[in-house]
Amino acid sequence: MKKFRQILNTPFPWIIGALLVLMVAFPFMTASGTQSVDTNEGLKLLNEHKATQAAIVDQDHRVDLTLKEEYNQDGRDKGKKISFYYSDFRGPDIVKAVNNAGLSSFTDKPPRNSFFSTLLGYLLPMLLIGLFFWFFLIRPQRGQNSPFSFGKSRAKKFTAEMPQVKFDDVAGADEAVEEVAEIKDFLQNPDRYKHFGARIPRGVLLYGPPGTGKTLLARAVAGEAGVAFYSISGSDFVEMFVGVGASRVRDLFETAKKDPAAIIFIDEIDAVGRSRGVGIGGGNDEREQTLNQLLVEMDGFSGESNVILIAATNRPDVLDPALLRPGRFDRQIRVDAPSLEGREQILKVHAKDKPLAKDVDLRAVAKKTPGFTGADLANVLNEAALMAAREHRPAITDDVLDESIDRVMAGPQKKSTVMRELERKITAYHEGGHALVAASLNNTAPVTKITILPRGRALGYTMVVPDDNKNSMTRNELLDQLAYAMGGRVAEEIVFHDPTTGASNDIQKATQTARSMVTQYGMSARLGMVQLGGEASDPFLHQQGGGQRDYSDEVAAIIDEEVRGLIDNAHAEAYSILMENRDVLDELALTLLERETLGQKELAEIFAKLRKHPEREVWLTNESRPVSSIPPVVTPKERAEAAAAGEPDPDLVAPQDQIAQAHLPSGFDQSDGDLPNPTQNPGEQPLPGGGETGTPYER
Ligand SMILES: Nc1ncnc2c1ncn2[C@@H]1O[C@H](COP(=O)(O)OP(=O)(O)OP(=O)(O)O)[C@@H](O)[C@H]1O
Ligand SMILES: [Zn+2]
Repeated sequence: MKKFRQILNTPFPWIIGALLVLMVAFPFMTASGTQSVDTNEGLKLLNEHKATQAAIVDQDHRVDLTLKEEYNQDGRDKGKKISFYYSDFRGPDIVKAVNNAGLSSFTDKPPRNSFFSTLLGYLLPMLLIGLFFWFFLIRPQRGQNSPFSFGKSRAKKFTAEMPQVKFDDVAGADEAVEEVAEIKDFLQNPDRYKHFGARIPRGVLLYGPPGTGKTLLARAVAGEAGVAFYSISGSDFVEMFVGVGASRVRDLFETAKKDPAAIIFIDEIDAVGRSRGVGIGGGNDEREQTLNQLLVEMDGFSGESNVILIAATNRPDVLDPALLRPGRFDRQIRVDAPSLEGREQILKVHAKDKPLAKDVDLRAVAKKTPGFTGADLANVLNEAALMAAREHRPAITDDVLDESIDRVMAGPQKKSTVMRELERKITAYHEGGHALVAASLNNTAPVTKITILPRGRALGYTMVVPDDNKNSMTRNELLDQLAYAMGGRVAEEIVFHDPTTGASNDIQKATQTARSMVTQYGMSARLGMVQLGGEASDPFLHQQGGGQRDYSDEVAAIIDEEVRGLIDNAHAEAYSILMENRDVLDELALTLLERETLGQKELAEIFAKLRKHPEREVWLTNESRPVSSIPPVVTPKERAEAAAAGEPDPDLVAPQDQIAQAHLPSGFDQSDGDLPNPTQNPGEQPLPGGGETGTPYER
């Protein structure tokens, strides 16, 4: 069967071509070798008895004549066989003329080739249409390679690469490296694993945010193991024509299996691996077929082939469960944005061949870049190298690095944007408002940087860098975030009495945070600990608050009210902080206008006079249930730390007596109560909002 296909494969385009030529030429070939003349001319020849034979081809309305002599018309020799056509109404005339000619042989039967040519005339177009469908739709669907190479066109790209990347090149992802190191081992020593009867994993799924080095990791496995590396993106499989993706999958695996050992890397596997039967408009046949083919190939890995599939995605949640079953992508490795340590190591890797000034401290750079991925950090160093080269500096210095961090974060500086003095002033107050509110609140990391230099789309920004090892957030921290998001706009209102459009980004982030608090984190007393709106499974359906709506109109109205309530309270908090600290705000704005960028140290000086905002009231999901008044246990580590700091033993400190008040009505603007709140662990979900994740509140 396979041979047969292969034979069919190559000559088919030629056959189609030949058939096409035939069809075009067909009308001219019907009476082969005959020349046609005018009807009147033909009748004249008949009447003058110049023909020896005549045949009426009735269905073609044609008369074929054989003449006694060569027929010469206008000096052009037309030969002995000629034909002429007649229109319907002249039919009787023609029959009469032929009869009267008294010819030796007279026939009104179709000539010899007529049956054949008629058949051809009807069949040819149908045949062509049939072939067309076969080639474009049916054949690829059955998974063969189309002669037009739709399935194969990228096959040329399936060339193995032998990456030179090593595990050392992947920094700050030690856990992930450890896990993939195992794969390298059984690619190199498959026999040892087979000896123990171990089932070698077929697929490894790397998941995590973009730019965290998933591709790099996969290449490093191939590089370390010294095996062939095939790389393709999931979106390459999804094509217009149904079945092309599936055939491409088959091709890829066939190619890879020819190697003694190979790694197939599929980036963005979610493009094909999305759950079947979901998505807009039901399903997507092409994608599902591709996915099915992928599953078939994975199941079909024989014990002999040493092909391992590594796939990467940012959205493991949308993958079809069938992909994650044992024997398929049963290894799942998380590749996260790097920690402080990790960032330092990544910076070191990328600084290796770049001349750094002696006083550059990469750890300090790592501290300034929370939330940056490996790709961002590589970019920072590259920008710095470009800038140093452009400015003919001997080495990359700290200020160059600072500039390139800002550049990667918010885009290049816009030296050309000339701001009017009033606009600069408004920006200074706006950013000052953010920073001041953040500094006055109790659950927010210190403001590390504030600038009014326009950059990218932002006119300025305020940077709050959180503690690095922070994986969850408390309600109070989220409320702080909301309040200082409002700080910019509130400052504009208080000082200029006329707000600008500059707060749109703040409003967007704050609304998202507030909505998540209400619908995802169970932080609304009215709605309780209920997830509303589910998690989005399809980015196209993903509007604010997540996927499909699974609640009533009444609940929707309450959500809106609660979100609005949170924002209004945040606005009120920012308002009272700024009104109370107007003198500090003015000083901050003035300094900012003068120096344009302020760091943590300069800010601390200005904020020395700041009046802190009181702590918020204790809040509980259900106020009728009083909390326990017993504080959490003191850990040995805490005890040791207290002792080292010369503080009294934590156990001896009187338990907070505010606990008894914990079930008082909630409210944000009331003070008192410094209890740690019952922390809702937002779990795996990415935390919303800007400041705390390192993205600046910009104007
Ligand atoms: N852990 C790391 N160590 C060193 N360099 C890194 C690291 N992570 C990322 N990089 C740098 O970032 C570049 C891009 O990373 P890579 O393409 O591997 O990310 P990715 O996670 O596959 O992203 P995507 O999900 O967008 O495909 C790498 O080529 C490398 O220069
Ligand atoms: Zn702002």
